[in-house]
Amino acid sequence: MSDELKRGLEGVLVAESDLSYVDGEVGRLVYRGYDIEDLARGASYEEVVYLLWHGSLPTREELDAFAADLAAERAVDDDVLDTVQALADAGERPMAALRTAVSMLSAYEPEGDADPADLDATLRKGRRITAKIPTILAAFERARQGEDPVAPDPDLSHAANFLYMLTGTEPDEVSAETFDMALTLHADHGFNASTFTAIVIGSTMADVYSGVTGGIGALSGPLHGGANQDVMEVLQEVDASDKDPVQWVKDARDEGRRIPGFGHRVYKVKDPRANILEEKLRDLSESSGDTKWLDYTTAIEEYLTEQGLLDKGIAPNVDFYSGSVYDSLGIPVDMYTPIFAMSRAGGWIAHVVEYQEDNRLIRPRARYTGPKDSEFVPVDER
Ligand SMILES: CC(=O)SCCNC(=O)CCNC(=O)[C@H](O)C(C)(C)COP(=O)(O)OP(=O)(O)OC[C@H]1O[C@@H](n2cnc3c(N)ncnc32)[C@H](O)[C@@H]1OP(=O)(O)O
Ligand SMILES: O=C([O-])CC(=O)C(=O)O
Repeated sequence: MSDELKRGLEGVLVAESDLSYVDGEVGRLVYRGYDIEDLARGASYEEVVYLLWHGSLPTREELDAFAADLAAERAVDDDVLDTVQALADAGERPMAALRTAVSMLSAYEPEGDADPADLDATLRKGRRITAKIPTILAAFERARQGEDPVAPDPDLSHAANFLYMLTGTEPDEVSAETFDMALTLHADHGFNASTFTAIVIGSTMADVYSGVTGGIGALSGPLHGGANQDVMEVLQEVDASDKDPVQWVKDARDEGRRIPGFGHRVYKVKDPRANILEEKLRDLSESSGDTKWLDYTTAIEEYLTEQGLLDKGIAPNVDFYSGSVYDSLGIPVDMYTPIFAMSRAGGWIAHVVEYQEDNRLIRPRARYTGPKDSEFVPVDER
């Protein structure tokens, strides 16, 4: 038994996985052998989830059947929608509302009694969860606006249907494709904190609802998925101030603030997903003529590069550019992290099932640093 302490489990190998490969030195991301650039440009979210869950890219027939099965599970029980409304009325934050609603979904799971070791049943539950998250999120956002939920449209893709349920209007092709690409980019990323959370929960053979609920909780934090919201709040803060973006960043760094959307435990160069999203933002900004967020993000990145942050391995991560893309789709800022969860659910489920195929309870240890021989004194004598 080694006594070497690895804070934050940095660099510790805890499992083998065929799902995604992150090369932090060169900035490369691969899902089951396929480069993220190829998948982002060529594959739909449904195709990518099929790849993650079933091990190979689907044929056209397999994809159509898979997408139809997923679409058929989108409806959410009225009780869950009532809870979503109650959470919106109480002013709950979207990630917390999603965490609560996903946990509640298990009460309406037709295979709720399935043996957790039945991994086919787990994948079917995972399909229901993945299909229903967009419905919950769109209903929550509409409830906050005083609007009734929009029923899912099974003829629309996972991405297009979410935008449709959010706004009540079918999205144009560019918006649907852009959103689909964002979902593909966020679907999986090795043993990141939220995936590891889901796996730890899965390793107890708890059911997959618990794993996904835990994953949502872990993703919500500002050091992880929550950073995409923080990035947009920074851009808005810059916009509302009388400073230019570079001055704002200088002041923020003088105050010892971290710049959200920069830095990564694994990537020591720019995240390949950030490159793809930046390119998408450039296209969208050029076609709309509104380049404000692009100008701000580019100025911040250039300034931090000049300051040598990239040389220290602190580069833009996926969260740096995603918010500006979502803003162009008219998505509210506090829905950015829930959208990340909507996509990452596919990855969490894939990892839980893969891990459970050869399960071993995850139970590390801590070096005990407290006292060992304290004398107990009854409460009234203390
Ligand atoms: C989808 C995702 O989860 S991607 C990550 C999203 N999170 C963010 O964007 C939040 C901002 N970034 C961060 O807080 C960090 O970079 C993390 C948490 C993502 C990774 O951090 P770690 O691997 O634990 O690195 P750590 O916190 O030790 O930082 C290493 C050094 O880089 C610096 N650093 C890291 N990130 C940043 C940042 N965003 N801005 C300024 N400095 C930073 C730290 O201050 C530290 O410097 P020091 O050694 O001089 O003290
Ligand atoms: O891998 C990580 O630590 C964080 C990340 O980029 C992700 O989960 O997409």
